[in-house]
Amino acid sequence: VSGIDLHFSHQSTFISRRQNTSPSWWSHGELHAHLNGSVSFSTIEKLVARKPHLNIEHGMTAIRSGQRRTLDECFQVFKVIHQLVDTEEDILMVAKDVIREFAADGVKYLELRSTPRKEKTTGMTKRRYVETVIEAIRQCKNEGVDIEVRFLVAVDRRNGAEVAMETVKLAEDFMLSTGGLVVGLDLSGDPMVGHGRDLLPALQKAKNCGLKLSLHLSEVPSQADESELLLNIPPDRIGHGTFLHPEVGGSQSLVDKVRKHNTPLELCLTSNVKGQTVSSYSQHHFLYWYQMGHPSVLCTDDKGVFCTDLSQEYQLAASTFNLSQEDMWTLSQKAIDCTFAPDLQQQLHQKWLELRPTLFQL
Ligand SMILES: CNc1ncnc2c1ncn2[C@@H]1O[C@H](COP(=O)(O)O)[C@@H](O)[C@H]1O
Ligand SMILES: [Zn+2]
Repeated sequence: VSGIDLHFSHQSTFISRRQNTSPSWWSHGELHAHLNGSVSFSTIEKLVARKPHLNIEHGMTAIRSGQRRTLDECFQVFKVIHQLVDTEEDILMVAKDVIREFAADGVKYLELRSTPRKEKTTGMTKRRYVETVIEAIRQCKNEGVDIEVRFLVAVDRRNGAEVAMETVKLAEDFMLSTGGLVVGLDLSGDPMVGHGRDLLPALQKAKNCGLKLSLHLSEVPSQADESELLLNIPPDRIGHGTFLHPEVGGSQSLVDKVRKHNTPLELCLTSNVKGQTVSSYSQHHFLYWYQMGHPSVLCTDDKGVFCTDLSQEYQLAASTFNLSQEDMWTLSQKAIDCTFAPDLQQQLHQKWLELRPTLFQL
């Protein structure tokens, strides 16, 4: 990450604000979390100790509070983390740590997503990559961590049509062999690179074989044409959708498509503000969709890189948009209907109801 100053020392105004308030345990359902973007400070320390020769410091893997980076710089950060996470042992540790951390934050249902990577130097294959994440999910379950976890295999748009198709095949294999732990396919990666048109056959195939589709759409302003195309599939959920509506350069036709299919949006406040696609919390498109009553789910995106957690995202939404406890409860409850695990929804609704009295006592 030469040329980018990624060393910061500022303490967050938000963190100090948060210390004065009760912890929020509304954060029961996390639907948009990239595995390698979710790696915490303590896990990074363990990885750095395993690979001292890389000379990586924590300041290079996280964007602290009060700091902002361009989206492009955020993608440099992922490259650094990928250097640190390049063996099966690393993936296992990272995935288990991330799952435990979400559980400690009160998350009861987690959908993780990650891009299978092949690493020639360590012999890691894409198949082993996915198997290792699945193993981490199973180990956490066996160890009694109080959280249900499902997995979305991610397609990095940068890698083009052929890799996308291979990834879909891999995801389909795992959907069939993991007893429902692999539930879907994610499309992510640098939105400035590649075009969704080339990935359409792969995404269509994924949809046809029963994988749920969560697509990063209109994360940057220049993607209106691509979004028109991808919304025709249609996806089962949308990541960000920052520039879909007309006020920000999208169009009514895009909004109408999203509305027609009632496609839920995964909204990540801190990620968008720190990545500078949204100018401030109060300007976040959460308000546009929320006021419309459209299904919108608060998510972290990359809790490690953006130094946040799901409780913090709920608190941010509450303080920014003046949401009541009842509003927060409803928001958190509605997230259940947007999950890719219909088999669990009834059980989750029950769990949420059991948790409700403890929430209102805070
Ligand atoms: C900030 N907004 C974002 N927009 C688009 N893609 C993102 C992203 N944040 C993360 N990723 C995607 O997730 C990968 C890291 O996790 P995994 O190695 O897959 O676990 C990144 O390389 C990128 O492809
Ligand atoms: Zn994302």
